[in-house]
Amino acid sequence: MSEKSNLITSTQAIIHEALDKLGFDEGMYELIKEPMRLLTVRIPVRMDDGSVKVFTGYRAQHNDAVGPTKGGVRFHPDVNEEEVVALSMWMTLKAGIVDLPYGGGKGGIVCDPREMSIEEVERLSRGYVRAISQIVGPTKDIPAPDVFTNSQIMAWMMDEYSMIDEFNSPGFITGKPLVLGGSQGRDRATAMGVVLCLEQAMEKRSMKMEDVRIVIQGFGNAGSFLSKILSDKGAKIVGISDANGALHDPNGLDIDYLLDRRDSFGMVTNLFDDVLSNHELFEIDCDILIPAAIANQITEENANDIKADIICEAANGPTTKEATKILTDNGKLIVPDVLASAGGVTVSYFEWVQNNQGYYWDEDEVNEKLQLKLRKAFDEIYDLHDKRQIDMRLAAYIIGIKRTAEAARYRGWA
Ligand SMILES: NC(=O)C1=CN([C@@H]2O[C@H](COP(=O)(O)OP(=O)(O)OC[C@H]3O[C@@H](n4cnc5c(N)ncnc54)[C@H](O)[C@@H]3O)[C@@H](O)[C@H]2O)C=CC1
Ligand SMILES: O=C(O)CCC(=O)C(=O)O
Repeated sequence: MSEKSNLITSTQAIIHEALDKLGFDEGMYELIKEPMRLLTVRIPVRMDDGSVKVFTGYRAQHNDAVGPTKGGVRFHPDVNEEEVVALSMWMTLKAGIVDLPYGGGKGGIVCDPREMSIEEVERLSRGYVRAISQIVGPTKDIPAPDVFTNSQIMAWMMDEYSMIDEFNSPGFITGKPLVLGGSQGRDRATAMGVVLCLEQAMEKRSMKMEDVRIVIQGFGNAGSFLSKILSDKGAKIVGISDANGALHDPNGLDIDYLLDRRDSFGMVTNLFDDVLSNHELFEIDCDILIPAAIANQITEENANDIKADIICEAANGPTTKEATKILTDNGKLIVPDVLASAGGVTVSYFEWVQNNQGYYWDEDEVNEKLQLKLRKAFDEIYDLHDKRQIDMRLAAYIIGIKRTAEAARYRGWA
């Protein structure tokens, strides 16, 4: 079995267990174990040198029993069908956990935008929207940013969809620039959600922000805002990384200095000589570890090397099922991805609501609503984990899948 398809089988196993504990039968599992719709597209793009390159893209719609599907679009060389499918399932769980009227969706294109010009990325973004336009839309499936996509790409995609739809459709996509109907606070929402969950987890472990040493993998949207917010709150960020490698300073890194120098792909380590590997990053002595990059980073090979007491997952799928067991057995508190990283989709939902009503909120209102949702979700999941003596991930899956299963049962689908 490949490492990638492992993402699906592990997710299915936990969903199965969660449905079982909720009292649903095999028929419900049969319905939920795979996406209801999966589209593969081939996107021809005219490159700057005049040649045409054909890119492969995907859009998976896991389940729309509760409402339209929702989830980001990833531009990365490692994108593949299995990963997009797993990511769409996790989006269903996130929406259930923070109580949003959505099912899960996710998309991706196999490409490396770091090696493309801005014009090529724009043509690719527009081509992707044309290719998936029949199955997406403000009441069907609403995309958003993810790895190596940003508000500019959302703007091009919104513009392309609006041309196809023949009217301005801000509610087609979220994570847009503010002038095009983006929401205040969406840029930092994923990081804010992680911080809200982390603060609650730290309370459970009697930790204080000014005493903790934190390691963060990834210095992109999630990782950079996280480093800034947490260092401003008094934590010492002793390690960060990007796709090239990692930086370590036991006395705390100068986050403002690094933020000034990072590029739009979250790369900064290439400016330094003394660089560790991403593997070594996980061995750094610290109190809190925040994976905020890609999947399958904490495995049975390195789980025992982790010193941190709390692992708060900003990335999607950073820890394998086997590693979750090792960490839990070692007494670590894992705040699972489907909870910790749900701040982004929560503010995306707020953006969509604002687009639908044509009335916009200030940042305090957005943050207040985000805080209410995340704090409630953390408490519910932690209490279930505590009461039933199950790990935090299973507790999160039980709460996350319940809504979709109930909606599917009412609809008579299972
Ligand atoms: N942007 C969002 O709103 C949300 C993002 N997430 C998740 O957070 C994680 C990070 O996403 P973003 O910060 O948005 O992406 P980004 O593209 O802004 O940053 C990605 C970071 O990961 C690093 N990276 C890329 N490939 C890597 C590799 N092979 N090894 C180590 N580092 C690598 C990049 O250098 C960069 O620092 C992803 O797992 C994403 O799915 C989750 C919820 C919402
Ligand atoms: O903002 C959104 O709608 C989706 C964010 C996303 O893709 C994720 O949470 O993984």
